[in-house]
Amino acid sequence: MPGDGIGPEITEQAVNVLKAVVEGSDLELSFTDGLIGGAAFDAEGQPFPEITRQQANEADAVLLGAVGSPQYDELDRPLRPERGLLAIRKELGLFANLRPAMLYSALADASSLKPEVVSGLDILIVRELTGGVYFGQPRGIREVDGQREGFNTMHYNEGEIERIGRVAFEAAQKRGKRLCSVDKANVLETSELWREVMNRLAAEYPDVELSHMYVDNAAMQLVRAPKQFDVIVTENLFGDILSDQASMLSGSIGMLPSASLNEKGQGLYEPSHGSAPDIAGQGVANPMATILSAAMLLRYSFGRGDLAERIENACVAVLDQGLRTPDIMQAGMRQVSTAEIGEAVVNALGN
Ligand SMILES: NC(=O)C1=CN([C@@H]2O[C@H](COP(=O)(O)OP(=O)(O)OC[C@H]3O[C@@H](n4cnc5c(N)ncnc54)[C@H](O)[C@@H]3O)[C@@H](O)[C@H]2O)C=CC1
Ligand SMILES: CC(C)CC(=O)C(=O)O
Ligand SMILES: [Mg+2]
Repeated sequence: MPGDGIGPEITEQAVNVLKAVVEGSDLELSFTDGLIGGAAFDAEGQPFPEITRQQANEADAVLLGAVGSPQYDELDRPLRPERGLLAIRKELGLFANLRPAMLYSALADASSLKPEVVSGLDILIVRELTGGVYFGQPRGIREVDGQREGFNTMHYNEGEIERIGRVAFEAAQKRGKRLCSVDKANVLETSELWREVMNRLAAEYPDVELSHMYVDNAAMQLVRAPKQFDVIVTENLFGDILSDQASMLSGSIGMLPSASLNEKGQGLYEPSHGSAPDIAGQGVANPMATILSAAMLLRYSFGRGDLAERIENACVAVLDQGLRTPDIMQAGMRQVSTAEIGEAVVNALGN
């Protein structure tokens, strides 16, 4: 589902990489194109049409570009591209959003932080994706005391917190065994409950060291000393913001992939960034985040960590060759297009 803006350019490269890596392997993938976001609104009058809903439910995995474009900003909210993205996440129950942020050594100087602060960085943000203020009812704009008032609702029940907590504890068990739960428990009741549930779960994962941090401090610590973190677990809105922030530790938002998983093993894979209308159609978008999301697709939806690693190694090789899109351009490197990065990754797969 390419979506809008740079979506078609970057998914084209990721699909080429996927096709190349499965060629000659014992995995067969069949691909179907789907409409979502503004592209779906133009064709079907809805950002998440029924046909897309069916395709999503039938697929083992969805690879998505991005949605949104200023031309849709005047539409009624339920028709806007972003609602299509929220709708597919809700439809598939994709509550667990994994956003790994790591700094590849070739990009040590591309990060906006000093190399010693970020070198070797490898953190995982586990973001709750189907609850919180993005979905809470009631919501809207109403008339109160003679003026318009916008309102949104944030709620989380214990079950929602527990299931994302388990994903995060299990991820931490497989990594550095440190989990930081980020909330705003000094102000919000949703966060108070969040912290209580995380503390309760901790007893079941004695090998994981659980800590808590308020989100404002976490935003500061992420740029002060990001390597203090191993796994971060947080709610939808905080995770959205903190993961964009963490992407800059990796050199560019164009480097940050994501996997969104449900309880049945289905997944949706997309870069963490948006549709970048400011650079759409110019062939300059970095496709690495989408290509790395395709690697996550093979790992999580098809159990093929071996093929995922081949893609990840090919991305490292391309960076080591000095090929760069403008967002990660450094002195002495060669600036190339979106398509050239995709082709270089295919060539580096070593089929
Ligand atoms: N998952 C999704 O589909 C998301 C959609 N959006 C939508 O995208 C549209 C634009 O939103 P923005 O706030 O501008 O966020 P954005 O992530 O699209 O862009 C922010 C900045 O990062 C740059 N950028 C993003 N991806 C890049 C890439 N692969 N290579 C190089 N540079 C890249 C853009 O050029 C821009 O300067 C809006 O309609 C928004 O609602 C925003 C975030 C996520
Ligand atoms: C429509 C937004 C919630 C998308 C976004 O910013 C994200 O998921 O990172
Ligand atoms: Mg976001």
